Amino acid sequence: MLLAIDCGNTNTVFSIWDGTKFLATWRTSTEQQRTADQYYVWLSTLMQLKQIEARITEVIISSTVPRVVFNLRVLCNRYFDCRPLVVGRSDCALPVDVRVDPGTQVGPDRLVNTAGAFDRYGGDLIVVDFGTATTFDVVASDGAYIGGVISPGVNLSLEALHDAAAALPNIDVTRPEHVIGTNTVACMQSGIFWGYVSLIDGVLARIKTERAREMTVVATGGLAPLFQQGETLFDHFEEDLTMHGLTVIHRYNRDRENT
Ligand SMILES: Nc1ncnc2c1ncn2[C@@H]1O[C@H](COP(=O)(O)OP(=O)(O)O)[C@@H](O)[C@H]1O
Ligand SMILES: CC(C)(COP(=O)(O)O)[C@@H](O)C(=O)NCCC(=O)O
Ligand SMILES: [K+]
Repeated sequence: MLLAIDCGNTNTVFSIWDGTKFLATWRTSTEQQRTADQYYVWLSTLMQLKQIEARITEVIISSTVPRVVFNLRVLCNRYFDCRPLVVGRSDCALPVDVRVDPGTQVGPDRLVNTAGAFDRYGGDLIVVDFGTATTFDVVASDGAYIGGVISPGVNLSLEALHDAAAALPNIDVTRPEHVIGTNTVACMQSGIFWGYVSLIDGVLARIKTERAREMTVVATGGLAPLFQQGETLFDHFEEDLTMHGLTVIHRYNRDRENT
């Protein structure tokens, strides 16, 4: 059984893949101090609660936070008796090319999204991922990652407003009916929600113009459905895109080993 781990700057997601479907998915906050033993206690408790008796024999990790990889490796060695595949490391092959400036360390989550979206839709694509940052990944017709856009994440922008301005409260993002707010919270919600809709719309249009071709837009991340509401920003929403990409990369490496 495969354990796929997607570690973002805010949350870390664990999914168990039985070769055809995900048996379970769990989320925990990303913390650099968490030890292998802590991961294991947390994970094995959840597996017991869901009555999953699967024996984990393989692990694949994507992490935008390099420091957590050490303890995740210890988790694999100590409790699953395996060496994990770590996306972005030289011993983890990618089914897609990466065509960017030499020396660029592309976020592994973006490479995983590229592999997952290309597997489901083929090229040309734009993947929008609503994480700590909102990223746009541009995928060529042959599946190569050819660059993209990094914008501040929705919640990061809200936190920045609250932190920098004494009179602005801490609020959650929601979709306001009107653009013109008639109180402080409504003004902030409008700035974030409609500002973000315009950012997404504008960046997608500019990428398509720059590439001068039709492109399929795939969105992922917890906040994507909120922005899709009543709008037609994306062609598809894929909740499990990063996890799917991890299974694609894992299968690609296993098949290479066997040939
Ligand atoms: N369904 C959701 N509704 C509201 N906020 C969400 C949802 N899913 C994630 N978030 C928030 O979006 C931000 C990014 O989270 P996440 O996608 O887990 O980021 P990362 O992959 O960078 O760790 C966080 O502030 C998180 O709390
Ligand atoms: C852009 C990111 C911070 C997004 O991370 P996330 O929001 O998923 O936590 C991450 O992909 C990253 O650290 N990238 C490295 C730079 C690059 O992709 O070019
Ligand atoms: K992410």
